[in-house]
Amino acid sequence: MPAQLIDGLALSKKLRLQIAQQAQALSEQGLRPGLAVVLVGEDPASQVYVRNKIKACEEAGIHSVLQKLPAQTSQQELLEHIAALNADASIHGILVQLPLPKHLDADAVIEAIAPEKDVDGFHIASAGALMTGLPGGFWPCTPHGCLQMLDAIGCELRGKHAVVVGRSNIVGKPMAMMLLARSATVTICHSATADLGAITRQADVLVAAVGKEKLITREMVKPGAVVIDVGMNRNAQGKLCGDVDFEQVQQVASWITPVPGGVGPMTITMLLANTIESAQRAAGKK
Ligand SMILES: NC(=O)C1=CN([C@@H]2O[C@H](COP(=O)(O)OP(=O)(O)OC[C@H]3O[C@@H](n4cnc5c(N)ncnc54)[C@H](OP(=O)(O)O)[C@@H]3O)[C@@H](O)[C@H]2O)C=CC1
Ligand SMILES: Nc1nc(=O)c2c([nH]1)NC[C@@H]1CN(c3ccc(C(=O)N[C@@H](CCC(=O)O)C(=O)O)cc3)C=[N+]21
Ligand SMILES: [Mg+2]
Repeated sequence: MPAQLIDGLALSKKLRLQIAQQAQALSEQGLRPGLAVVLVGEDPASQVYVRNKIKACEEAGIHSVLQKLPAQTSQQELLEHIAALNADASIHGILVQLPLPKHLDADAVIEAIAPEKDVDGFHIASAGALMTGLPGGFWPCTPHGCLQMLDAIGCELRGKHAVVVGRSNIVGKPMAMMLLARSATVTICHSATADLGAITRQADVLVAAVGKEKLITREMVKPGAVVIDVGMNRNAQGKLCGDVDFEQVQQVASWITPVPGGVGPMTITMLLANTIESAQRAAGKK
């Protein structure tokens, strides 16, 4: 029996309706939630992603501001823009689209964002809150979206073996922390992992967040596993595809996310949710 699809578009649609209601309730109190998206340079993929984020805000009734800065923007100029957004009471979330041009220090830019507006969840204050389980901060949108999908299918995580392939600060590492917080037994794999397949084959829940087309093949997946594909790659035909060989792996998995239509839309949904959360905190509601 082929795997069932975890439909990130359908789940997003449902969640964004709730988010739109929360945005409206806040707006009626004169506290319209606001997101600022900062895009430096002309990277075509980034332009598409940013446009999708702005469109999602509009549809949810969230105020959005797009700041497009030239590729030659200096570190200091960018930091000045961040400082202005930090001080702007109409803005509850600040997202600096990554990657930044090479001459800019992305880590320093992220740390310059006011932690209470860090709706991407990339600031060390957010990372620390996630790691300790202490309140405050925001959970990074991509792994949080993955967790929401696992919850939506009723996947019990306690005592299960979850394997995360990839250890970036924005996806793999926070994903592992979220699964650990749910009492899964977590293994993190990366480029130096010896015999990746031997480890992924033990996974009840497998999350692939690498950026390599068809890295995860059928032999690497335990029959009945739940497979979450975070990868966003362009194949030789220019088609969007994940890290999982979907055609093969859907024959052994119990559940699988498609690309497109899986983790991507959920990432944007969690960005909207974090922006609402930030506005609610600012309103002193929480
Ligand atoms: N759907 C969405 O919303 C999003 C999708 N993405 C996509 O997810 C993927 C991962 O993104 P991101 O975390 O930023 O990527 P990074 O490039 O920052 O991290 C990739 C990770 O994969 C590991 N890796 C590389 N090669 C292998 C290998 N052969 N076997 C095992 N591990 C390997 C790296 O290991 P090491 O640390 O040792 O180098 C690294 O930890 C990309 O395709 C990206 O486009 C990202 C963000 C959001
Ligand atoms: N500060 C910052 N925050 C991010 O969250 C961030 C970032 N920088 N840089 C780039 C990555 C990537 N990312 C995606 C979000 C949604 C889709 C998405 O909606 N994908 C659609 C398809 C889109 C298409 O067709 O191209 C889907 O999977 O169905 C993809 C990728 C967020 N990122
Ligand atoms: Mg990266």
